Amino acid sequence: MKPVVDLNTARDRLVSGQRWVIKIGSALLTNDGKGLNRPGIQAWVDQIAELMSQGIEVVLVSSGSVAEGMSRLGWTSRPSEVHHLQAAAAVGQMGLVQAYETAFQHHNKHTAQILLTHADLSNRQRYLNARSTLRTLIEMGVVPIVNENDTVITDEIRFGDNDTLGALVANLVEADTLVILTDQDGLFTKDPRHNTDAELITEGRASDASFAAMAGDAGALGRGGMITKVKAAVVAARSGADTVIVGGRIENVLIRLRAKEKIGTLLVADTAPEVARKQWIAGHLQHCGELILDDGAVKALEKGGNSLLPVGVKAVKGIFRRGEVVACLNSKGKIIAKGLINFDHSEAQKLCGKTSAQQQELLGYVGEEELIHIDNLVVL
Ligand SMILES: Nc1ncnc2c1ncn2[C@@H]1O[C@H](COP(=O)(O)OP(=O)(O)O)[C@@H](O)[C@H]1O
Ligand SMILES: N[C@@H](CCC(=O)OP(=O)(O)O)C(=O)O
Repeated sequence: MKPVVDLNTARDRLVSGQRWVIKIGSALLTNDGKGLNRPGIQAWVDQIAELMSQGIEVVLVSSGSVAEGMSRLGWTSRPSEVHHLQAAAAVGQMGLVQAYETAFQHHNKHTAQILLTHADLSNRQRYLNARSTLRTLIEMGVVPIVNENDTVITDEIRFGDNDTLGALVANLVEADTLVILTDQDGLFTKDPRHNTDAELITEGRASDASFAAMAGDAGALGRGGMITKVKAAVVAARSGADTVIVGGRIENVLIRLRAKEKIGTLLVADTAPEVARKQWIAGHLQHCGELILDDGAVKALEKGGNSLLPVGVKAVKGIFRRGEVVACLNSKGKIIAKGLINFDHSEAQKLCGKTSAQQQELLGYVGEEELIHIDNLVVL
């Protein structure tokens, strides 16, 4: 198959992308275990504010809670017991969000704390809830600051490193770009901490398996090392996001990336974002329910660019939960589209044929206006 992206022009995509997830790792955020790197935080926040003024929407994924907690509690070495790590994370998360809130206040921007676990992203309903909260915050110009919810996780289900979490958030919000800021200038052919002849990779494809062999473990402060960053690029590419692994200490790093300067390692996604999402939805061959549409709704979907509103649905069949895949049928019984539904079957039945204005009265609350949002809809 012919790659969709020419590596020579791949950096152009950093200029056109409108939504970035930026992950800042422990290796950068922590001052050798002496608490948070506040001047560093202010410098990245200044750049993020500049990007936002250029119209880029930003979601931040930030590590640093354990290190800040240790510093606040006066602990000099990282504990190994999970409950101590969880306690440190709970204390430190306060400082972490305070640091971002203060830094963003200089730009009159609000921040929001989002703590996620593996279960939140693997369960479709919680996935959709997290997604709609993040989207709403983005629309409001608030900067979400995401970290793992360390308090409630056990070893088996923890992300552990925030690279994986960053990639899943990039999938969740359908970002164009995942930027991973770390303490090295990018991905090198070998770990530069131990090999003076290591060379920086400037561009590659996320799908190129040879990169995993070059990537090694973490330094003293980080958790995942380079291997989790290379794997994160593969996960981000599933929804079409490119990944840049780059040194957070490079002056004006984010602004220079946006200006296509050849810094860091760009790992491009080989699948276009829309195609990736549609593959994902279309891949759910088993649908849990069916919506019979009226002719107007069929036309609106076939024309493209439209979400499915309850008013265009004549009947709802099957048992399904919010976030599951349902099929949309025309009056002859032919499946014309599939999508992830925003309501469960009993709610969908109540809403069927009704206008959005009637939601409060029918359900007792106001949810999404659409039964299936255009982003979650594939017309077949
Ligand atoms: N091939 C490689 N290229 C660059 N860095 C590498 C490589 N292999 C291992 N590393 C190590 O990965 C570390 C960054 O990962 P990590 O410590 O987890 O940081 P972070 O907290 O930013 O996620 C670097 O300090 C580096 O020593
Ligand atoms: N969630 C934890 C740690 C995650 C972590 O250190 O990850 P990473 O920055 O990818 O090495 C914290 O905030 O301290």
